[in-house]
Formats: sequence, C-alpha cells, structure tokens
Amino acid sequence: MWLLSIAGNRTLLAKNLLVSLSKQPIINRTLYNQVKSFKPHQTKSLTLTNRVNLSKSFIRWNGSSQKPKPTMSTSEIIRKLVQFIWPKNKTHIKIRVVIAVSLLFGSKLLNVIVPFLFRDIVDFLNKNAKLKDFGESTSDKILITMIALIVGYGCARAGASLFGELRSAIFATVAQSSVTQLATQVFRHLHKLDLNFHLNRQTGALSKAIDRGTRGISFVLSALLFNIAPTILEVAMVTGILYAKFGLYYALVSVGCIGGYTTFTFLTTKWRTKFRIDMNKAENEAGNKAIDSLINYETVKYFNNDDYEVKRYQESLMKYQQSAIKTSTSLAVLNFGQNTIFSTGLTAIMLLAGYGAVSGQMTVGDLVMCNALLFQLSVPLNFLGTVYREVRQSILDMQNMFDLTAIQAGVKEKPSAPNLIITPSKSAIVFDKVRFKYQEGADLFSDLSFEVPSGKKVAIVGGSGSGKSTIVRLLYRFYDPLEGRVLINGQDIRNVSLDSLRQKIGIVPQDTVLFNDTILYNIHYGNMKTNVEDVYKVAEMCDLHNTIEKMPMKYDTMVGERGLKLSGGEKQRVAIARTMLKNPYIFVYDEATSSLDSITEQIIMSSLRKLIHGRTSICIAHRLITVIDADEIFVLENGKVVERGSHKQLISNPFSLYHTLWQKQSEQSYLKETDAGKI
Ligand SMILES: Nc1ncnc2c1ncn2[C@@H]1O[C@H](COP(=O)(O)OP(=O)(O)OP(=O)(O)O)[C@@H](O)[C@H]1O
Repeated sequence: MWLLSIAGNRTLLAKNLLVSLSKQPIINRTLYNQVKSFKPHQTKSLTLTNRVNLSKSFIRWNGSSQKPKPTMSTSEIIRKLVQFIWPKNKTHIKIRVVIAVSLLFGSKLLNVIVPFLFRDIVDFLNKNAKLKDFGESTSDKILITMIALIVGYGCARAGASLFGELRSAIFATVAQSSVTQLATQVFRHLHKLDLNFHLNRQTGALSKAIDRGTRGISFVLSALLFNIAPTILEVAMVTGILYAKFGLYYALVSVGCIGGYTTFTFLTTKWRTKFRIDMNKAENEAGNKAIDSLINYETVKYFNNDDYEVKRYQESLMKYQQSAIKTSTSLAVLNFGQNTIFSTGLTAIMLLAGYGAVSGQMTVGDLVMCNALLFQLSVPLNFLGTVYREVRQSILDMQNMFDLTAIQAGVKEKPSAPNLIITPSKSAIVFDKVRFKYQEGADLFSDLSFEVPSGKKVAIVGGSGSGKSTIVRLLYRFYDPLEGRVLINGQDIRNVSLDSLRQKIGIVPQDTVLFNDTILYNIHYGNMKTNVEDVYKVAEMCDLHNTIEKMPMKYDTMVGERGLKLSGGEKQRVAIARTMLKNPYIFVYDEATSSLDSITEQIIMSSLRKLIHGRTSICIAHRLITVIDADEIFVLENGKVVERGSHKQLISNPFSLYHTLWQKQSEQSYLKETDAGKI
C-alpha cells in the first residue's frame, strides 16, 4: 500500500508540475526556438546508403526509433576490456593492476582470518573464563593472550577494509584512464564521420551512448575486480576451509547454499529486469511527452489543449507507476528469497556444527567460526543481483558504443593525398557533369556543369529545394558526386587532403549556429591561431564592434544556446566575422532567408563586400536584389544551370526565368512597402 502511495504521490507531483509550468508565460525559450529553427530536411530518413559504406549499426543512429541488436559480441567486448586493464606500453597501468590484485588477495585473506580469530577468542575465553582461579603470573599471561587475540581480530578486520579501500583507490586510475581514453577515441571518431551521419543521427541518443558506454566500462572493470572476482575467491576459500577443517558435509552445505542463492538471484533478476525496462521506458515516454508539450507551449495555448496535454502526460505516468510498483514488489520477493536461502544454509551449518560441538568433535569456537565464515559471504552476495543486472546492461551499453566506432565515413580522404594547390588568382571552381542525389529516387543533379572563374563573384539563384545549398556541400566535400567531378584550380577535390581543401574555403551558412559561449569565443573560433586584436579588427570590419561594445559584458557576452540570445543580424555578422578571420581563398555565402530589416541588410552586405573582395566567391541568393552586382548569375532549375549571365543580361530577356523571378520578387517588395505605407 505504501508503495502505491509513493508512486501515486510522484504521479500527482509531476502532474501538478506540468500544469503549473504550462501556466507560466515564458517556457524554455531556448528549447522552443531550437525546435522552431529546426530544418525539415534534417528529419529525412537514411540517405546515400547505396554509396556510403556504413555498417548495419549506422541505422541505429539515423533517428529511427527501432534499435537493432548490437553487432559486437560479448567476447570481443571482454577482449577490448582486457586491452584497457593490460595496455601495451603503459607499464604504470599494469603496475597498478598488479598492486590492486595483490591487495584484493590480501583483503580476502584477512577477511577469512577474522572468523579464525573469532573462534580462537571464543575457545580461549571458554577455557580461561575465570582469572581468579589461576595464579597471578598465569592470569597475566591469559590477559595478555586475550588482549593480543582481540587486538589481532580488530587489526584483521581493519586491515581487510584498508586493503579493500587501497585497492579501490589504486584501481580508480585504471578505470578512469580507460574511460578518458575511450571517450576521446569515440569523440574523435564521431568528428571523422561525415555530414550524412550527423544529419541522420539523434544527438541525444548519441551522447547517451557515449556516456553510458564509458560509464559501463568503468562499472564492469570495477565490478569484475571488486565484486565478482573477490566473491568467487572468497566462496572458494570458505568452501575449501570448511572442507579441509570439518569435512565434506560442511562444504556441501556451503556450496548448496551459495549455488541456490546465486541461481535464485540470477533467475529472479532476469524476471525483474523486464519491470525495470518497462519502468525506464515509461519514464522516458513521460519525460518526452512533458518536454514536447512544454516546448510547444505556444501551440498548446493556441489550441486550448492544456487538459489534453496533461491527460497524455498522466497516462504515461500511470504506466510508470504500475511498473514502479512491480519493480519494488519484485525487489521484496528477491530480498526475501535470498534471505530465506541464506538463513536455511546458515541453519544447516549451525545444526552440523551444533551436533559436532555436542558430540565433542568441535569446540564452541568452531561453531562460531562456521557461522562467521558463511555469514561474511552474505555481504558481497547481497549485491550479486544488482551487479549482475548492471553488468548485463553495461555490456549492452558498451556494445552500442563500440558499434559507433565501427561506422565508416562515406566521404574519405585518399591515403597520403596531397594538399590542394591554390592561390587567390588560381582558385577557379569547376563542376563537371556532376550527378548527385541524396536518396533513392530521381537525381537532384543529373548533369550539372558550371565554372566560377578565379576572383569572380558568382550568384546561384533558383527555387527553394532546387539544390543551391547542395552545391556548397559538394564543394566542401560533405558529400561526393555519384558521377562527374568538382575541380578547384584544376584539381579533383577527391584527390586532395580534406584539411587543405576545407582550410581554403570559408562558408557563411544559411542558418548560423553559434557555440554556447562568449561572442569573443565564437568569432575567435574562425581561426584559433589569431589573437584578440585580430578578433576586434574583423568585428570592426563587420560593423559589429560598436554593437558589442554597447553590451554590458562586451566581448564576454554569452550568446546562449545556438546563439539564440543574439539577433538574427548580429548572429550573421558574427558568422561573417569569423569567416573573415579564417581568411579563405574561396568564399561561399548561403544567404539567410530570414527577413532582416533593410538597415541591417545594408550593413551585412557591406561587411560581405569587404570579405569577398578579390576572392572567388559563390553567393547563394534567395533575394535577387542582393546579387545584382555579381559578375555572373546562374539560374538553377531541375538540377541544371538553365540561364546564366549578368543581372543586366538576364533581366533584358522578358521570357527568361530570371526575369519572372525578378518580377515576382519586385511585386512582393512593392506590396510590402505599400502595406507599410511607404508608397
Ligand atoms: N541530407 C539530406 N537528405 C535528403 N534530402 C536532402 C538532404 N538535404 C537536402 N535534401 C533535399 O535536397 C533538395 C535540395 O536541397 P537544398 O538544401 O540544396 O535546396 P536549396 O535550393 O538550398 O533550398 P532553399 O532555397 O530552400 O534553401 C531538397 O529537396 C531537400 O529537401
């Protein structure tokens, strides 16, 4: 009943929390904005699978809710673990492992000595209970022996605990260094994977996988050394001692008791695990529903759906409540069963020992020792269920994480690829008969060809979804063409090193996302080798310096998650400034669709002109007005450049697509200005 009331209270509390939160006027703006700014194509399903040689496990990270079984076997995992506790060329780690194992033996030995000393004390006191019956010198001796035995007993107990703690302290470095090493390896690997992987992954799932996987390593290593191995050792020692000192029956009772206890624990834990899984699932579901509902606060209010949201949330909480009750009830079954088995074993041993004592084959001390030996085992055995469940879960988590490291990037650098040879005057870009598609179905580009001469500004215009941003992704080698080539200064970009290629191209993306750090950090990110003065200089060039100086924290102003604390125009200028700092030879500007006010737009355009001066540049334009000064404009339609020329040339043909686009956009801006009362 009390279980029900605890779970019920939790449900009620959570429900009240959701109700009261949904009544707050401003709810988690960051999350709200994140969702608002999410690009729809980022939710698209698996792409390019026919080309990119990704392993089966890739699918797990593509946003699909279905979680396939891990591909790495448990024995492979164990082999990996051994590499961490016995690494090549890391003698200090090996030394620590040897010391930890020695301490383990030491502490277990002392643990087993304790019952022996206990027996000796009992027997000794039994024999010499009344000092006054002995002479003075004999009674002194008795007293000293008794004190020695009891102090020895205390020291053995303290020693066992000291050895145990020392072992933990010494082994902590081994476990933590494994975690650091592995987390770094996985993180580096993730950064090596291509954009395709990252667009399809679920960030939350990915970070959870790394987090759980690395924690799993630490847990399994510690459990092996601190729980499983010591328990096996202690069980073997206790059974051996009972057999050697008192005979087969004692050993059999001990083995039977521990065997029964272990089997019962494993079976019950397996049975209970499904309740725990259900409980975790229900908890996640409730959490997701709460977050989804709260980040959609405005939508919920627009449609008066508060009650509906609370009901949905409550349904998940009820599921959680039921599984939580089953989990707790089954824990009681586990605990009771374990205690019953152990008590039965203990009683059997005591019966044997009692009979031995009565029949004179054993002393009272022996009886106490038998009890203490077996009883001592109850402590590590008590944790067996939890350890077993956690180890199983940790191995699964580790499998998931190791599977991540097996995924191969689709875009790869050729072995010992040379650097891209490029200068400002030799940086022409050529797309030569490029064929490309993201996923099964029609090609996005079937035969795309064009050239951007060195030092010229080319604008690419076209309808939404015509593939303008994709051109940039192909140029930056986020993807490779299915056919055809992309050349820079006559070199196929697939044949040069990725680093040298990307170093020379600067991109201001359509959606600028900033790091949740200071403005200074975000601009400096463009080129970490520069100094603060350089940052100030580019900020001035982008007309950003004065704006920043007016902020209370100036350059130390935190920009918020994804830069959401800055205005759209400020964010774009930070993006331009950091690209200026990068100082690339080729510059790409994917114009943002967000409508900026005309003053901000003028400021941004003038910053841009400074940046692209004398560089080969591609400007992806949504509003034609921003590119009328381009040397050449390409009009993209159906995956091809259908028209090209300067603004003047293109506009002079009244039947051109460009002319139609221009007309439409002019009408729209006319209407806007009329609305605003400007005309
Ligand atoms: N990672 C992806 N996976 C699958 N399809 C994608 C992916 N990225 C883009 N697409 C699709 O490819 C097409 C071209 O996209 P792209 O972003 O290049 O268009 P765009 O011309 O830049 O559009 P806009 O002007 O709206 O920004 C679109 O239909 C888009 O939905």
